[in-house]
Amino acid sequence: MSHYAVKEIFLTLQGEGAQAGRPAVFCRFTGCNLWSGREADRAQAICRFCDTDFVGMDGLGGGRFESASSLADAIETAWTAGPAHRYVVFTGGEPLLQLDETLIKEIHARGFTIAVETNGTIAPPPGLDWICVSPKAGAPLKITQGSELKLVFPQEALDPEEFRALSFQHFWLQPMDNANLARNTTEATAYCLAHPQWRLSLQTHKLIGIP
Ligand SMILES: C[S@@+](CC[C@H](N)C(=O)[O-])C[C@H]1O[C@@H](n2cnc3c(N)ncnc32)[C@H](O)[C@@H]1O
Ligand SMILES: Nc1nc2[nH]cc(C(=O)O)c2c(=O)[nH]1
Ligand code: SF4
Ligand SMILES: [Mg+2]
Repeated sequence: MSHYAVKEIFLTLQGEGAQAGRPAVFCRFTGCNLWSGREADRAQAICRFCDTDFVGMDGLGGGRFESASSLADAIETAWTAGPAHRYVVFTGGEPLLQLDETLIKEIHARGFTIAVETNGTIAPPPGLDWICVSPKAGAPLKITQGSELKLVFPQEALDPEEFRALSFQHFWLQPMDNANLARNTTEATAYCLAHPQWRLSLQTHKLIGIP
């Protein structure tokens, strides 16, 4: 990349999936290939339920980074503890629009384990340590193996059984956070009980009020 456009960089606990509770620096890139991020476009977007503001570079620690080493330095600075257990989660927006092997090497050189949250429509660069794929109805899935598959549930016209034979270590249903969150949680719970390959992923950071 000639540069990286970052919405925000912050230290928190991973809230979702198999790494929930783990301290992590989150690096949120701007931009997504499934929605412009503008509310006026949401109803026509491929992905319509997004809970995230990924437009612009105006968030905490955000900005335009002119090199992989400068972005890696900012991520290292956000990690306030020592050299052990360093963990970064690249998200967005869609991080695989920007995350490349040069940046991965710079981050590894600083002792981080690297995770990514992706919609699975773009092939990943080599070197990632943890890949969480969250498929979206109507978006062709390119990544069919990885660490965890985390399906936001329910999605109209998307049956979890479509994904059950893919090569992931963990299969999660994450209740869609919208006006129907309580009902979506009840439905996801019932689905897991009837199809025990699937486990329930709650957005625990929202439950405890951290970013
Ligand atoms: C904001 S997305 C960014 C990463 C990537 N674009 C993706 O979709 O995986 C981060 C995670 O939040 C999930 N997510 C987004 N909106 C949600 C919602 N309304 N309720 C529950 N999970 C949501 C996504 O499916 C994804 O697993
Ligand atoms: N705490 C926390 N955990 C998360 N896991 C995935 C997130 C995301 O937006 O990608 C997220 C997030 O925004 N905050
Ligand atoms: S693919 Fe991810 S970032 Fe893009 S709109 Fe959907 S949930 Fe949001
Ligand atoms: Mg989030």
